[in-house]
Amino acid sequence: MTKSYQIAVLSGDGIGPEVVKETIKVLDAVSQTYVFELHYHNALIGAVAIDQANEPLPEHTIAVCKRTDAVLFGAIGDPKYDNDTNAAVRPEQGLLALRKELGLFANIRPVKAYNKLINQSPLKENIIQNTDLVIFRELISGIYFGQKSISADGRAASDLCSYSQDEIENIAHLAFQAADKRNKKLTLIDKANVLETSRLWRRVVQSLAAQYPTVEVEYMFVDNAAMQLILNPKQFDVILTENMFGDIISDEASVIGGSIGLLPSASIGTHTALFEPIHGSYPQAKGKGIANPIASILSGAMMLDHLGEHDAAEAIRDAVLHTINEGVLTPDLVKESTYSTTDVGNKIANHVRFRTGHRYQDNMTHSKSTII
Ligand SMILES: NC(=O)c1ccc[n+]([C@@H]2O[C@H](COP(=O)([O-])OP(=O)(O)OC[C@H]3O[C@@H](n4cnc5c(N)ncnc54)[C@H](O)[C@@H]3O)[C@@H](O)[C@H]2O)c1
Ligand SMILES: CC(C)[C@H](C(=O)O)[C@@H](O)C(=O)O
Ligand SMILES: [Mg+2]
Repeated sequence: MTKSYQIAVLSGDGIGPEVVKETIKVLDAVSQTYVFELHYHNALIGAVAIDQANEPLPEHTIAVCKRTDAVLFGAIGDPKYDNDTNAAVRPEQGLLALRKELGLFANIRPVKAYNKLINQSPLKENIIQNTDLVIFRELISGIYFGQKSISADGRAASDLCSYSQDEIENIAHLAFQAADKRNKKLTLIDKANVLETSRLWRRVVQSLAAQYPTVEVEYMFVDNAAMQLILNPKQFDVILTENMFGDIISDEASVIGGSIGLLPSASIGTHTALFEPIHGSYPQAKGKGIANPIASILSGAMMLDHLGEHDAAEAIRDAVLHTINEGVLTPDLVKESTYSTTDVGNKIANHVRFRTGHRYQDNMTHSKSTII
């Protein structure tokens, strides 16, 4: 019997629907080649959900996500909320509530430098060449989810940052396991010289390290890490960090690859998993056909890995590499490019469809593909 998977599709706002459309095109192409079925179930989230259902995360959306095998997510966010600091309800609340509701505690963000794009990065070639790292970002705790308050006169505000040992252990185990399978180095990024929560992270990681004797553990303060990431990114293999530091350093790390439009992510939970590009809704690009769909398409590949369709996932990554090497790229990577979001999606889908069974060989020396 043909295997079939139910996929919740939450396209969201801005360029979300445009990049998700190309991802589904590529997923459909690969599912035909590798003979499995994907059934898509659309649901609302973000600003479109506020517009159509008066809330950023309708109950129906949660229900769809809980009864499907995986969630494909585009992006949320709209300038009309970004610039209204008094908005009672915001699109981002939808994404945060969904992550919490689905228990998506580990957000995995692989970063690598493609040889063909080495000159698209503002960083020097010898610094970034062969960079291959992965960020494990804690996703459902820390300052994002702590108690918030604002004083009656509106002149003071606070966001509580708190972590429990269990929350840290859950993601730390995943990060240690990934490091063990990769280059056997784990860097905990924290601010243990100042923050009590960071000192808890360090204690927990120190206590787990004995269970992973093959993994070298390094500790780095986040301010130094922000600098080291662009001074010498090759020193990193697996980065483990808390929610907000992970958010910030992953956007910074995207500069290594040449565009944030290349970086996928997987959010892993106890019952389900969600796959989304690390970028946002890029509202300035909405409807213009200039958004890079590769981050979303590679998130689709991570989704197939999660579903156990590893050959199909690898076929997508090969097709992306092929497309990059041919220079079929959106303007974020090639300034004068006339290739649109759809052109890039079509090219990747065609490569997948006509793939002969031979892995495409890049002329670069990096040792691993994007997955953990
Ligand atoms: N996971 C998410 O849904 C998510 C993530 C980040 C930001 N947001 C939201 O998105 C909105 C815009 O936020 P922002 O401008 O800070 O971040 P953004 O990631 O949307 O865009 C920042 C810049 O990155 C580039 N960029 C982003 N995606 C790209 C793509 N696919 N192709 C080419 N270039 C791309 C553009 O130069 C853009 O100006 C806000 O409302 C924010 O809250 C949502
Ligand atoms: C939109 C926002 C809530 C989100 C985050 O901070 O987690 C985004 O920046 C991301 O990286 O997914
Ligand atoms: Mg972010």
